[in-house]
Amino acid sequence: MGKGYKVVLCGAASVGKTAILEQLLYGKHAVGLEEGATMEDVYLASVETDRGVKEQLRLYDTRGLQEGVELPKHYFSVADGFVLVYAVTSLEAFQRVELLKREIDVFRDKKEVTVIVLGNKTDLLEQRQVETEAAQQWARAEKVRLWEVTVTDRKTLLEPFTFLASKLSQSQNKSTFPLPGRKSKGNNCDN
Ligand SMILES: Nc1nc2c(ncn2[C@@H]2O[C@H](COP(=O)(O)OP(=O)(O)OP(=O)(O)O)[C@@H](O)[C@H]2O)c(=O)[nH]1
Repeated sequence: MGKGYKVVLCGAASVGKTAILEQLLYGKHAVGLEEGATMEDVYLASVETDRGVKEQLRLYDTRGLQEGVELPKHYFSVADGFVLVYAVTSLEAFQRVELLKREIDVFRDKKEVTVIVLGNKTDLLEQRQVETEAAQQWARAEKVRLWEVTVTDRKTLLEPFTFLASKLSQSQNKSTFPLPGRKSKGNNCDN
């Protein structure tokens, strides 16, 4: 049984956070239409892990972050995971993701959180400002997984969310207690 992991989607305004969720969950987002700015919406999703188990995710779609606007601090204490979203068409949006990652490291307060990064709008080839390799290099240094995606191709969204659900269920099931029958300290002869 899933436990309802809390996942916060955040990033700059108009990078496609709502579109990603609508396409992922309902397969129905038509790109390019004027949408109202999000304040906060919560989506409930049942996402299959790589072991075929379904996990419940509570996906918090947050307000787009503009110059001088920060992610409200309460998200850092409630979240089990984060999806940091930028559009490959905006260097500024990528820089916002770098900043958010630094904030997560500071404010997660030793809690284990899973972070994934999505570079959206890869269909807008002519408008690309963030190079794939530079973004991947940053992600490797930060030890987070990064996928380039486009809402126009729903398939690109599936792997990141499967990974996220799998990672969340693994990290939360990790026991900090010694397994029964094992000696807890100074014994390297367990296996
Ligand atoms: N071409 C293209 N357009 C996209 C893509 N994803 C989203 N869009 C469009 O970009 C615009 C903004 O998308 P939203 O989903 O509203 O972005 P958001 O990040 O939720 O915006 P805020 O609520 O303001 O933070 C909409 O017109 C979407 O249709 C994509 O992959 N490709």
